[in-house]
Amino acid sequence: MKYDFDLLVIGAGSGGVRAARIAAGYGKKVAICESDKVGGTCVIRGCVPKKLFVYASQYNKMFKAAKAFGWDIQSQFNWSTLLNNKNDEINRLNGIYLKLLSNAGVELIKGHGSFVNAHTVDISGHQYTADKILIATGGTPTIPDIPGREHVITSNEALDLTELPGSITINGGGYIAVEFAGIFNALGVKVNLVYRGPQILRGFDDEVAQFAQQSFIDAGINVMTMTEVTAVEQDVDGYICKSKQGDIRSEQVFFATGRQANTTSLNLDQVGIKTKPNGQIEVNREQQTSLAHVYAVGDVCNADNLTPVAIREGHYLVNRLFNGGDQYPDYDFIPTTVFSQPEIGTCGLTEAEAKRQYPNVQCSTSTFRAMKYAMSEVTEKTFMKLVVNADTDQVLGIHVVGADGGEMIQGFGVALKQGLSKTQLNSTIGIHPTSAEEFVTM
Ligand SMILES: Cc1cc2nc3c(=O)[nH]c(=O)nc-3n(C[C@H](O)[C@H](O)[C@H](O)COP(=O)(O)OP(=O)(O)OC[C@H]3O[C@@H](n4cnc5c(N)ncnc54)[C@H](O)[C@@H]3O)c2cc1C
Ligand SMILES: NC(=O)c1ccc[n+]([C@@H]2O[C@H](COP(=O)([O-])OP(=O)(O)OC[C@H]3O[C@@H](n4cnc5c(N)ncnc54)[C@H](O)[C@@H]3O)[C@@H](O)[C@H]2O)c1
Repeated sequence: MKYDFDLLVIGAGSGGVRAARIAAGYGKKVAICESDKVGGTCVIRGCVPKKLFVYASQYNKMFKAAKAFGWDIQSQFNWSTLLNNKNDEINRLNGIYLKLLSNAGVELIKGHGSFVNAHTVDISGHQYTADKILIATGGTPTIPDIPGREHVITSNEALDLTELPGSITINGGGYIAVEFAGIFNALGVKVNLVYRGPQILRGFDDEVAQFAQQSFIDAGINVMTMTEVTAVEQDVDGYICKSKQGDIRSEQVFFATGRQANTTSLNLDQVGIKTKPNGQIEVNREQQTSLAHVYAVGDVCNADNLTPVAIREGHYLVNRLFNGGDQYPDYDFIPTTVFSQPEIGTCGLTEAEAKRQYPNVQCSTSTFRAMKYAMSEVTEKTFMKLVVNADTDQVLGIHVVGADGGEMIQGFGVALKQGLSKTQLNSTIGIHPTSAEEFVTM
């Protein structure tokens, strides 16, 4: 049977774009469909604009620290300037993505894709057939079904607010909640960070989460744990989040309560593609769905909703399909950074996870004030933690909360992945004066 394409990719985000252009590079006839801007969550409404906002907001602390170094800076922040420059940068990156696709010979079909039958996808009223189909449709923010949910913004809107609010209530305690709490707080917005459990950053090392939470409080964020928002009401000058603990008033309400896979409008039932109870697509090690010639990569199917993971899955998949590749993504020791303020870099096991898996676990910690801030009015501290298997000497986990923690953890991640031992770590000569050198002397 002759199909229109060898590979049709649905969704031009991190995973989809990488898979499409690499497959086209192998001489395959490839199309990609996208209902929004090419680039996906990461480039258009995720990692990139978020990190630009993080950079923007960090200047506040740098200006404070600068005084001790002899600088007298009169600073004024302009939200519109940031927003316009951010949009220009996103448009520039969108242009690069478009060029990457066209240079590789990938046909971009604009529109929303959904299955008609096993080999046919409808894209905005036109039908296209393909030998193999890759679903890379990512995810969307979810808002709990509570009264007043229509008043709530998510990360999508938070990146495009026309005005910086005077106050904001952020509901959630994961990556997005703490990253945006840090951004708004540092930009002078009064931030309530509301979390339903006892401790934000669930799933992170307990000491790391506690240290980070205290650092956020010290930085001025009003962290409210054990607080569940049950409704949101409009008020004269903003909104009221209702909770058993009382009313929380602010000009904006932002929910960062998780994301769900974009699978509902793909017509998957029609073709018999199985999804998990959370809506994600079930895939095997080959990234194959329950239909053998249909594959899925990225947030739509995986547990590690990170850009480099989506890219790796897409790249290795097409290598295996079209270029005789035999590599599979390895999900152990994925380093990750939460771009909160201070930021959290982490790789490997938490102390609790390690203790569940190994009988003898030894942890070392260190808390100090980074030299960068030592002379200044910035009181932020750095916390570092090593989790070691005491029987084998293997470093199982490495965690940092503090300035430049995210940059630090990438290199240590490489070492952990190679089975780094505590002895090897300590035999390495530190780089002085840095914060990172603490890891080789702990
Ligand atoms: C605010 C925020 C900050 C983040 N920060 C980071 C970070 O710092 N570091 C990090 O590693 N990860 C970060 N992430 C996660 C990262 O963005 C995702 O893991 C990554 O984008 C997943 O890539 P993907 O290819 O699976 O999907 P996506 O990038 O989401 O791409 C899916 C694409 O498919 C399109 N689409 C969906 N349905 C259809 C359809 N039916 N037809 C046509 N097109 C469709 C969508 O419009 C989208 O463009 C962040 C996420 C958010 C929300
Ligand atoms: N720096 C990064 O690498 C980065 C940044 C942002 C997002 N991401 C990725 O995107 C994913 C999604 O981020 P996220 O912050 O939306 O999700 P998350 O899963 O990290 O956090 C969701 C938070 O919402 C809370 N929550 C869930 N349902 C709730 C409800 N009904 N009421 C109140 N609270 C509720 C959870 O307890 C949790 O604290 C992350 O898991 C991560 O993989 C990565």
